[in-house]
Amino acid sequence: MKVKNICCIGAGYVGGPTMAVIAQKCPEINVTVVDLNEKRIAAWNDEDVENIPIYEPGLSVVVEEARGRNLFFSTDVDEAIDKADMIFISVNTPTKTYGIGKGMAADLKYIELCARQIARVAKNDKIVVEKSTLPVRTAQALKNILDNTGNGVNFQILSNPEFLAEGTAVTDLLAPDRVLIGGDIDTEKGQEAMQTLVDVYSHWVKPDHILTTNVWSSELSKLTANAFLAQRVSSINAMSELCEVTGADVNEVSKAVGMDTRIGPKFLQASVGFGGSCFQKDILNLVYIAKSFGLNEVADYWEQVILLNDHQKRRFAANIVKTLFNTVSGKKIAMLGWAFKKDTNDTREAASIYVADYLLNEQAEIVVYDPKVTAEQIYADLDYLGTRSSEENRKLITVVNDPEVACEKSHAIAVMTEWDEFLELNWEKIYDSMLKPAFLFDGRRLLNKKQMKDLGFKLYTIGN
Ligand SMILES: NC(=O)c1ccc[n+]([C@@H]2O[C@H](COP(=O)([O-])OP(=O)(O)OC[C@H]3O[C@@H](n4cnc5c(N)ncnc54)[C@H](O)[C@@H]3O)[C@@H](O)[C@H]2O)c1
Ligand SMILES: O=c1ccn([C@@H]2O[C@H](COP(=O)(O)OP(=O)(O)O[C@H]3O[C@H](CO)[C@@H](O)[C@H](O)[C@H]3O)[C@@H](O)[C@H]2O)c(=O)[nH]1
Repeated sequence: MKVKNICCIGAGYVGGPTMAVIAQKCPEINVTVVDLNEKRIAAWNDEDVENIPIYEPGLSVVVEEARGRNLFFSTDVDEAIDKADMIFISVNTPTKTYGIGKGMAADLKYIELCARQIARVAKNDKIVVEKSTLPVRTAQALKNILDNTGNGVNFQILSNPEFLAEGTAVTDLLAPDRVLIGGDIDTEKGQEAMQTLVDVYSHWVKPDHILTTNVWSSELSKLTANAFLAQRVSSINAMSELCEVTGADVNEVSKAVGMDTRIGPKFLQASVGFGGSCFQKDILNLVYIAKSFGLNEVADYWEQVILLNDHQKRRFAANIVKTLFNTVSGKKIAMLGWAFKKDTNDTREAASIYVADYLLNEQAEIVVYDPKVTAEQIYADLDYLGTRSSEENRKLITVVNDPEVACEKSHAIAVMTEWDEFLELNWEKIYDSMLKPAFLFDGRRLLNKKQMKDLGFKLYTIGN
């Protein structure tokens, strides 16, 4: 079977870019991305393509090429489901904030709502693709809902987890390390559905990069990949603390270790701690699944990755307080960067949120500059923690749109995101404008140590 119409439920960081690339590469397929969030859909449809709701290098060009031709954004979920022969579910699957599994399990309520809506609307056979990251065996729950509440049509469920990283989404989608498709390999209909999705990706991905597995392996591989990646960051961050007390340099250690081809050089950059919407959520989910099967040692092993990451954020903030003569009360701290990594406007679980919260508890006054994150988002991130009232957050944190203004008359600067533009700042001018001693805390190992020290900064670098 050849797909003519694709619907994707969820126009977020995954649904938007993924469908834009599918539409660009498969001009004969109509792709409709739907979302309940009217503001988000309006932004995807904004006449000025630079105003699409997600900042990703190269994305606006892809959207511009396909939008209106075979790529559509809409809030009419029913209509898009009705028309589609293949439906991707790409809605959010956050950590549960209530009830059983609170703080650990994935909240699947949005997934279930999609399944019920598909079941209600579908009047012909559909292939339903799990694009969201889901606990292993979710496909079974989906099938149960679809088959028991549907109109007697046939649903094939595939798992097709997404491995793109934010900031490099377009290049990751255009040249993926692999595309993973899990399905019901034991039945003819299952195999046919898998082949249909393989054919979509084959428009631009080489066959040896498209991997087909059973559904459970596919679902579990996604959680495993994120756990392994995050584990590398926590491993090098653990070493960064040891480096700081022994005189070793964590960059030299990661280079030496990473040159072992069995280990490899990627994802060994020490930092103030990993953030992003996925690592923490997916590992917590893995820990929860392991526990629910009684695999306590497995759960404890992976939980340590999160505990170390929390420790890394906390010790970075605590070190600022300690270095500033044990108090930051009433002191101005400039934070350069708020996003969880460069080249994205996403702030979910960014280390900056937790470091700022810690410093605010110590009565610091914080000024933030980030090239892509809005003030509204920064306040929302802090309000979400619920540590203090939203009025207080607005009083204690100022957001500016000029990094030099952020640093002026500050007691200390903390580099929280590795934006390239921070390398180009006039650091001499910044130094002159600060209170002395001018403390600089580089949470990303971004800045040239010698240059900063020569200018007079009291520099603290993670892992040094
Ligand atoms: N962000 C990433 O880099 C990334 C990468 C790989 C996988 N994932 C996974 O992909 C999934 C989506 O992540 P995201 O970052 O795109 O989330 P997101 O929050 O940016 O987008 C999800 C969208 O789904 C919409 N939505 C929720 N319920 C809906 C419903 N019933 N009908 C219509 N729309 C609905 C929301 O309004 C939201 O706009 C998650 O499971 C995540 O773990 C994310
Ligand atoms: O050596 C490193 C690499 C990353 N990070 C940090 O780790 C976090 C996550 O970075 P990254 O993985 O590049 O971005 P994400 O967009 O979160 O992507 C991850 O999470 C996605 C969602 O599941 C997956 O699809 C991707 O494959 C996976 O890399 C960020 O805060 C980075 O700054 C480090 O501190 N050191």
